[in-house]
Amino acid sequence: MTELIAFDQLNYSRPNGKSCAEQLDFTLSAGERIAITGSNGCGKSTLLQLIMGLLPADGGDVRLFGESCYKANCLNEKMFRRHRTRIGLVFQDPDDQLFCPTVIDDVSFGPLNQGFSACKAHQKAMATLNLLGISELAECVSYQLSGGQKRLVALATVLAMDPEVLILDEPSNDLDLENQHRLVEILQQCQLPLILVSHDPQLRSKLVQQEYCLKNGKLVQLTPQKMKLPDVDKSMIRGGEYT
Ligand SMILES: Nc1ncnc2c1ncn2[C@@H]1O[C@H](COP(=O)(O)OP(=O)(O)OP(=O)(O)O)[C@@H](O)[C@H]1O
Repeated sequence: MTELIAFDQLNYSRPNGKSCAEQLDFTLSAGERIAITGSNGCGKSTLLQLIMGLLPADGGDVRLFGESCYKANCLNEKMFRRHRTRIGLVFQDPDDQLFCPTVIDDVSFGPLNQGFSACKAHQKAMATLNLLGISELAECVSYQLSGGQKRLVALATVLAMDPEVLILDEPSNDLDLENQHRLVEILQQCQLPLILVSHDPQLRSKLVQQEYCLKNGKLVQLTPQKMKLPDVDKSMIRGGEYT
């Protein structure tokens, strides 16, 4: 199977001494949807930042789409930059993702950066806001949104770029039931390879085939075999219980 994201003997410790990766090997291949769990502060978000080259590893390698992103133990920014736009990372804190004056500016930013015209970028942004059921927020000031609204807009900024892989850090935090349903439905339908960091077992069971626990810098596989994903449920948005 085609390798999308891989850690090869990765090492990383935070300045406070917390080891988040210790000789860590891991591969996400095409078609795979996995979850990472683990106790607060064990380093899950840190691993996601290492995937994107937002933090320099202490040792080892990160490979994206089969290409090594470290050269002689140094982070190769050029290589990360080549592949970053192919991976959609939604941060745990939406305030890390939203930096433009309005929602439409934030969601158009990625497509504009990818080289789309202003008109096409606006179209893609509006289509994504529609998909998420939040088109009415388009002209709102991003920093004045509620926590749940910010989280949906942060997801929109990533989906608008048509990523090849999704990495989501606690995507259901702050969402009401209707929006949790919508999130699940959209993520089931898009069928992109996925790394999901979530403390919510129900969300994980609906979206991933395999679960890992990060402990002492190692990813321990919790599910011996790939789990069958539930069939895509198109009836669950708008009302109803999140079961
Ligand atoms: N910007 C930072 N600078 C220094 N240390 C940090 C920073 N962000 C996180 N840490 C430290 O890194 C360690 C791992 O944090 P991280 O956010 O990756 O954990 P997590 O597993 O995602 O936790 P949670 O489940 O609470 O979201 C913690 O000890 C944390 O204090």
